Amino acid sequence: MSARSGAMKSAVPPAASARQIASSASAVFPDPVGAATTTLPSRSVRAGTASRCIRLNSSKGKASANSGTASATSMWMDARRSAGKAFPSRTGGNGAAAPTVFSRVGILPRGMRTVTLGPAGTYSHRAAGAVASDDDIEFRESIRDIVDAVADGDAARGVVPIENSIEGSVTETLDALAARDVAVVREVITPIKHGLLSRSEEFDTVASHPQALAQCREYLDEHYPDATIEAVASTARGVELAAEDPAIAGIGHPDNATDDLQVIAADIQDRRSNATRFFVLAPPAERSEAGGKSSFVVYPDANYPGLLLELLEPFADRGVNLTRVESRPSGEHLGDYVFHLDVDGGLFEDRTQDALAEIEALAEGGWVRKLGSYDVEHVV
Ligand SMILES: O=C(O)C(=O)C[C@]1(C(=O)O)C=C[C@@H](O)C=C1
Repeated sequence: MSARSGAMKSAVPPAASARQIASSASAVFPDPVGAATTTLPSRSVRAGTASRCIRLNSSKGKASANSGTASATSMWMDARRSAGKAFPSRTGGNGAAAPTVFSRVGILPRGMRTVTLGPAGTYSHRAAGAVASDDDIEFRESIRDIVDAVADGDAARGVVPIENSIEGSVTETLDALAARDVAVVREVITPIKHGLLSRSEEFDTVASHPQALAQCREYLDEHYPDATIEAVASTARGVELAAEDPAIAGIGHPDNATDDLQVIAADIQDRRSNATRFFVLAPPAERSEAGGKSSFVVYPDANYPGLLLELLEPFADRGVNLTRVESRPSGEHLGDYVFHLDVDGGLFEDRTQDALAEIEALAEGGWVRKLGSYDVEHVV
């Protein structure tokens, strides 16, 4: 069985043009979590991606104490202030003289539905614990279902894996972000430490998500070369199968262990520093220009020597660091690609906007989707 179902079959144009997105982006405000208010300092703060660290309470996946800054948000406020622009607020006032903002990070107010990959106990579930109370988290069986739920307004937030330090991009997420119009409002990075869970040491099958199986490939080849490898929709689904059948072992977070389902081996990922980035998705109206990083999906609908170079140069020319470049087949025909770009720069910055304008001109026969600007949190 393949857990990577629902892959995009064609280059789907975005629901709104890049220009429409640009105008709506300037009218919205960062993630309205309302969990805490922060009075911004009047001084400028250092450039760079805002980063904070949250500790989760074991298997419940709840976020607890946190620290850190909102430097990129503050920079956005400073940029608006110096450009003479108002500060949009949820209360409807222009707020120009009162730079008090709702924190972009933290737990959403109760009752706002967050969807992520289930069943309970996945790494996505743990990452979603940094975003929502456990009671407000609902599970979907595929990444495409999560992106659809957010795009269709059925959920306030979606939490999806985007990239792993060992296995690379989560292609189902890339394809869903090219197919549906959603905003990225936060990035959550969490360490991935896999356990091998089984009711018995005599299992003959290892079941898990393809990403998890790939992250433990060397371990499995060395210790269980004869085991049947079964790809399932999530790590927690593999653990469920292991709980039902002693002939199966699951690879997943060790917090899924019970009295009957033991951790036979811990830390079995092929690199100690295994980590996965998750995107927190919101409806397109919540797309923000505030944040230290930005993501774009570009479909140039063109193919000539040097095209990719031309798409990257506008960022290099302005000193905007590219943190990820990924090409995915458009599905239209062989050799036709959709490009996914992450940059260390916020859309509130002129250099990012200017580079983007050049890219939009290069892709005028296709489309450019601005996923938005966001800050990074490390959850352990
Ligand atoms: O199956 C899970 O537990 C997931 O949350 C999915 C997923 C992924 O797709 O990368 C998330 C983190 C780990 O890298 C392994 C699997």
